[in-house]
Amino acid sequence: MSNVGFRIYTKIERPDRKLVEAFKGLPTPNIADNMSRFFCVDAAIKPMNKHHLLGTAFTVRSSTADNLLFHKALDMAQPGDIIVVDVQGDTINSVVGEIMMRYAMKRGIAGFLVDGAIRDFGGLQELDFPVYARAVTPMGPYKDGPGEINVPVSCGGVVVNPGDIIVGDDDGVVVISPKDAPEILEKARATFAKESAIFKAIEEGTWDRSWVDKTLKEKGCEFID
Ligand SMILES: O=C([O-])CC(=O)C(=O)O
Ligand SMILES: [Mg+2]
Repeated sequence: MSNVGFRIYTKIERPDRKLVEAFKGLPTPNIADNMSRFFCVDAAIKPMNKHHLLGTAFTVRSSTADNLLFHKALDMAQPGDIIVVDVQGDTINSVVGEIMMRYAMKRGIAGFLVDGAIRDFGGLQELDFPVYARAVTPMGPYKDGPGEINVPVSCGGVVVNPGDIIVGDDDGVVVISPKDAPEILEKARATFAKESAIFKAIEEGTWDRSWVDKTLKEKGCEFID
């Protein structure tokens, strides 16, 4: 017998901390461009304060309007984990607020990524703790379940597995599978360096723009006077 929809998996595999930390400061677009432009969560999920997100996913699937399992996750997640909460995008009730944020901070949890709503937005602005979510509402949650912990969840249209690397900044959130992470890291660093060189070339007036007309010609674009 298994209580489908009301289960907690206690063990997850986390990638090496050094690999996770290596993504620090790399812009999410530079990462996403090296994952064929997939694995970006829905643009409606936004940073709720100025802090960037970096850590490993500790996942929660929750019934809408309920945070019993999210509360349980607060006590189970390890320092460096990001609690990723799937409430199916529901924004009628918030599932987290300042009390939970402060407790998570105290436990060394690295942030929250919520496919749903939060509350206590003003209090969050004072906290050094990243929270990304879809909406803000004062309407609070119930605490009855059901829900599941450490199962694959859906967050802003992206499947997030426990242990995935989560990177969030002003542009949004990308989800990286640990097995692909070393290669993506290397490529994202190269993209960052290439874009820095473009910025420099723009300043110096030497940026080669010939590719635009070349591409238009290849595609058969017609110019009409
Ligand atoms: O009531 C709740 O569980 C959510 C909340 O507002 C808080 O954590 O401050
Ligand atoms: Mg509150």
